[in-house]
Parts: sequence; structure tokens; C-alpha cells
Amino acid sequence: MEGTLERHSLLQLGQLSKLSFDNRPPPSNAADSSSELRNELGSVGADADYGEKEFILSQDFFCTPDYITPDNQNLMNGLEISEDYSPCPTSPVKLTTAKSKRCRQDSFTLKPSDSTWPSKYRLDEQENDDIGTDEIMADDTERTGYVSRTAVALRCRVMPPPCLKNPYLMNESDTATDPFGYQRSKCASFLPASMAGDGLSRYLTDFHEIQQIGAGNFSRVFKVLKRIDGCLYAVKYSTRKLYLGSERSKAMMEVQALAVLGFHENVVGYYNSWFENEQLYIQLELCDHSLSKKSSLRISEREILVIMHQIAKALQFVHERGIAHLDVKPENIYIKNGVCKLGDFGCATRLDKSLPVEEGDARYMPQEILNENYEHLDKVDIFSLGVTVYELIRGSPLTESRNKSLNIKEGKLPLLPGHSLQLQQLLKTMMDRDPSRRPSARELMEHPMFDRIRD
Ligand SMILES: Nc1ncnc2c1ncn2[C@@H]1O[C@H](COP(=O)(O)OP(=O)(O)OP(=O)(O)O)[C@@H](O)[C@H]1O
Ligand SMILES: [Mg+2]
Repeated sequence: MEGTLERHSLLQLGQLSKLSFDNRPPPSNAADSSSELRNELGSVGADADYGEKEFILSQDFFCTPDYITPDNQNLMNGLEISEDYSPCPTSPVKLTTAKSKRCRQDSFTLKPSDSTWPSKYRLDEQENDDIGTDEIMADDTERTGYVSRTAVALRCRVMPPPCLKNPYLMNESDTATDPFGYQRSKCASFLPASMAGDGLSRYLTDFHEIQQIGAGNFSRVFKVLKRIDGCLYAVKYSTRKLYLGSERSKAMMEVQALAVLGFHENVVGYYNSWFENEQLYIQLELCDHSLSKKSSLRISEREILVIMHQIAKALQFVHERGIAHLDVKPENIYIKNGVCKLGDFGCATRLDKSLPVEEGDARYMPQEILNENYEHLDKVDIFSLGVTVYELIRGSPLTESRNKSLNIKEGKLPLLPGHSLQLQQLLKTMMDRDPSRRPSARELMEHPMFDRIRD
């Protein structure tokens, strides 16, 4: 590790050529130099320099352009790069050492203006992922853009790891069996398997997709197996391509809210997110199903109280962190091993109104928010939870029927036969027309009605 760090610093100082070749005999011909390059890329040769491989991977694996400004700008002149396609500035070291491998002509082009989005990297030619001597050319003048050549070579060699079994998992059912098993990763089609859209797919490289488990207005959700840890997750990705910066920023608010919130047993767990192919991918805790599946079933009052209490706990946690969910409804409450988890933070905003407000499903929204009164955003969530519980008790999804939903918004709750007056009264206050009269999440949690389910 120390060696690697030292190497890295020396590289920054422009001394890699010394490091790389001091202890090796100089190549006698082109073929030798080819095999040496192969070794450097870690593709063959057991005696390849491990430290160097590690460095190359860390810097180049995901084709991060090298933005180190050359000390000597004249180094660029030798490349005769046309003005239209001037490359990203690069480390002088990369251009002066024998490590510089020529990017296969017209195979991998990065226009400088596209440097922000990985999906703009284009791999136009993939039929041969082997690196041969014909790739080593002294003349770099045909380059049309810059992506580190080692990165190109490494990406060509990238393959999804096998789906590993996690030995710590107690419950066998927690692991999915990869239908293709180890064979899949051994087979020759790694490259197509991990390619999607405009380039290498992080999603397909890191995960094995098992099945679609949900879809919303803007996204699809899949049950996946993470190859490297052998655990199951849900990955949600936007169905629409987010080309504009404003669209991406808006989409990112969901993961930003989840990241700030951190862990709570009644909030869906968040692991990671990334952009790929102009779509936002979000890796989440996998739950069994959403509460909407239960809407059609008869639920006992005790079960209703448990659900209400758990989501009130989630809301208290969310509100205490200055965030309003603004889309509480059965489809956005997931169940995992009998525990309710609040999910889909796509409409989340700040309680202090410092962020734009985009209300969720209108059927669950109180009148004030439809009138664009955002004074009590926390109480919007309380109202929506009230409607959610009312829907669960009714046993059928709320219709779009204007009259019925209008009655609810007016705080006129029809009687719910077979349910305690205490519960009906609580629901009524949760759906009060006046937000200031609705209980806060904390007050809801402390309601004596929940004594019935407290241990
Ligand atoms: N972590 C998860 N575990 C299990 N199922 C999930 C998970 N996340 C989402 N789902 C399923 O996918 C559906 C859609 O997900 P989600 O609500 O997050 O998408 P959306 O596009 O933001 O929805 P909306 O249409 O409400 O805006 C959910 O209703 C649920 O059934
Ligand atoms: Mg949703």
C-alpha cells in the first residue's frame, strides 16, 4: 500500500517512467513491448507489477479523465490535436512514458464538452477486446479526443464478477440464486452483459437483475442481487432520460433527502445512487411489497394501529430532520418482515420552505396544499397518513371520485362500522381541514390509543 501511494505521488511528479521501467529489461522489439504493456494492464502475466495495477485501476477504471494540468504545455504540441477536438488536459507523465498506449483509432471518443457525463463515453467498436500489438502505435495524431488509453483497455476487459454467496446470511431465502450462476460470469459474453445504452453499465456490472417488483409514474423498480456481496436489494431507476441539469437536480433531491436522513427502521434504507445513461439509479433496501397490496385485504384494528404507529414514528424522524415527505400513501409504504417502511422520497422537501414544493398524489393531499398554502408541511404528511389509514380500513383503493375525496378534504369522514370510536376520532383530527389542529407526528406517537399495541 505504501509502495502504491509512493508510486502515485511519484507519478504526480512525473516520474512514472523511472518507476515503471527501472527494474525491467528494455523491450527488444514491438512484440516484447506489447506483452509488457499487457502486463502493465494486469491482463496477463503472473509477475505483473501489482502496485502499478492497483494504481491504474484506482485512477482509470471508470475512465475518469485526468485533469492534471501539464507543467509543460508544449508536451501537447507533439500530438497535433485539432482545435475542434482538443483533449482534456493530461498529466505529462502519461504522454511521455512507454505506458502510453494508443487509443484504438475511432474506438473511443470523448468530446471535451461532454466530459461531465460518463454516458457520453462511446465505445463504438467492441468486437475484439483483446489487446494486440497492432494497438501500439507511436503516432497519436489521429486521436479525436482524450480518454486515458489504459482506461480504454481496462474497460474493454471489465467483466461482471460472479454472483457470490454471502456466508453471513442466516436465512437461505435471503439469497437469490443466480440462474446463470458462476457459469454466467465465466462465459464469453461479459462485455455485452455489462454494456448498455451508451457505454459500460455500472448497474449490469455490479448487479444481477432478478425481476421487476414495482413501477411508479417515473420509475421502475427491480429486485437485484449484488454480485460482490451476495445480498438482495431494490434498484429504482428513472424511466425518463434526464438530459437537463435541472431535471437531474430535481431527481437527485430524492437521494439527497434519503442520504441526509440516514438509518431508521421505518424508513426504507438507502445505499447508493449514480447516473447512468442519463438515468438516475438508486440502490435501496429490498422490501417485500407495498401496503397497497394490503388495501384489498381486511385488516384488523390492531394491524391498523401498528401500521399507523410505525409510520408516525417514521414521520417524526423525518420531520425532526426538517424534511416533509409530501407523498404518504399506501404505494409508498413498504413492508419488510412485517415492519412498515416509508419509501419514495421523490416529493420530499424542506419544512422551512427553502426548497420548491411538489405535492404528491392529489388524492391524499389536504386542501391547503392544493391551494398552495405551504405553512404546515409536516401536517400535510399527517393528513395523508389519515387518508392512507382510512383507505386501509375501507379495504379498497380510493377512487378518483371527486365528491368522496372532497368530503375527506373537508374533514367529513364517513363512519367506519366495526372500528372503535377512538380510532375514528383520531382519524378525524388527523384529517382536520385546519392543519394547525392536526396532531404532530410526535403527538400522534404519544396518543393513548397506541397503549393497546405497546409492549
Ligand atoms: N425498496 C423497495 N422494495 C420493494 N419494493 C419497492 C421498493 N421501492 C419501490 N418499490 C415498489 O415500486 C413501486 C414504485 O416505486 P416508487 O414509488 O419509489 O416509484 P415512483 O416512480 O417514485 O412512484 P410515484 O408514481 O409514486 O411517483 C412502489 O410502489 C413499490 O411497490
Ligand atoms: Mg411511489
